[in-house]
Amino acid sequence: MALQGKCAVVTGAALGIGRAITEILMKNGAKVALLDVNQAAGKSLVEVLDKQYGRERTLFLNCDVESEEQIKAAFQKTADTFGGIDILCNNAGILDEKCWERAVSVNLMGVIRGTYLALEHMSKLSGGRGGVIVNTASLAGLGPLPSCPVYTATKHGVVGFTRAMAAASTASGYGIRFNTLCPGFVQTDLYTSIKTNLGQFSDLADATQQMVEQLGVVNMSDVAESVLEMVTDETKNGEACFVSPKERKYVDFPKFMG
Ligand SMILES: NC(=O)c1ccc[n+]([C@@H]2O[C@H](COP(=O)([O-])OP(=O)(O)OC[C@H]3O[C@@H](n4cnc5c(N)ncnc54)[C@H](O)[C@@H]3O)[C@@H](O)[C@H]2O)c1
Ligand SMILES: CC/C=C\C[C@H](O)/C=C/C=C\C=C\C=C\[C@@H](O)[C@@H](O)C/C=C\CCC(=O)O
Repeated sequence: MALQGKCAVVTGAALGIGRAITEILMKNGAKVALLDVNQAAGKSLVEVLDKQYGRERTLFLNCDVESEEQIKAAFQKTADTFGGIDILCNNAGILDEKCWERAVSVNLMGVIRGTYLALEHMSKLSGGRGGVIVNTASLAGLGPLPSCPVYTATKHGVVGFTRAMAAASTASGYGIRFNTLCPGFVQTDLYTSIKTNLGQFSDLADATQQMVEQLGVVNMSDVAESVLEMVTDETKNGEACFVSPKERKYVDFPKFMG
C-alpha cells in the first residue's frame, strides 16, 4: 500500500508510540487524524506537524476510546474531512493494575470498539475501499509479565482478537488486513510510570526492572518502522511483529489444525 494521499486514524496519537506512528505515516505521505484524550499534547503535536507538512494533512480530535459515541463521531469527522479511512492504528493503552477494569476497558475493549466501528467505514462489504488495521499489543501479548497480569491479559487479548479478525477478513472478503504490534520496553510515559501502576503487584517492581535490564529498551524508530512495514506490505495479514532492541521478527504461532 502506497501511503501518498491515504487517510490514517491513530488512537493515543499525542504521545509516545502513537506519536511515532503518526509521524512515520505522515513522513510517508498519509493524512492522519490524531485521536487522544490529552488535548494539550495533541494540539501541540498538530502545530508541529502542520508546520512540517501543511495544515491539510492533520486533524486532532479529542476522543476517549472507552466511549463508543466519541469514537463513532471521530471516525465520521475523519471520513468527512479526508474522504474516507484507509488505515487505523488502535494504539491507545494504559498500564494500571490497581484500576484494572479501566485497563481492560481501554486496552482491549477500546481496540475491539475501534475495530468494529472502523469496519463500517473501511470494509468492502459496507461500501468501503478496504485498508489495514494495526493494533498495538506488546511483548506482554506474547508472554506473561508477572507484575502486570491484567495488562498481560489485555495484550494477549489484542493479539488473539487481531489474528481472528485477519482470518475473518480473509474468509468474508472485508478487503482489510489486520496485524499486531508487539514491542518490548519502549521509553514513554507509560514505561516511566510502571512502578506507580503495579497495584498489589508492586513487590515485583524490582523483578520487572531486571527484565528491562535483560531485554533492553527498544528504539522508538524501530517500533515506527515495524508499523510502517505492516501497513505498507500487502503480504502482511494476521501477523504479530515482535520488536526488540536487537531485531524485529514475525511470530511463528503454533498451528493446531491440519
Ligand atoms: N511503552 C512501552 O514499553 C510499551 C511497550 C509495548 C506496548 N506498549 C503499548 O503502546 C501503546 C502506547 O503506549 P505508550 O507507551 O506510547 O504510552 P503513553 O502513555 O506514552 O501514550 C499513550 C497515549 O494514549 C493516550 N490515551 C490513554 N488512554 C486513552 C483513551 N482512553 N483514549 C484515547 N487516548 C488515550 C494518552 O493520552 C497518550 O497520549 C499502549 O497500547 C501500550 O500498552 C507500550
Ligand atoms: C511493566 C510493563 C511495562 C511496559 C509494558 C509494555 O507493554 C512492555 C512490555 C515489555 C516486555 C514484556 C515482556 C514479557 C516477557 C516474558 O513474558 C517472556 O516470556 C517473553 C515472551 C515472549 C518472547 C517472544 C520471543 O522471544 O520470541
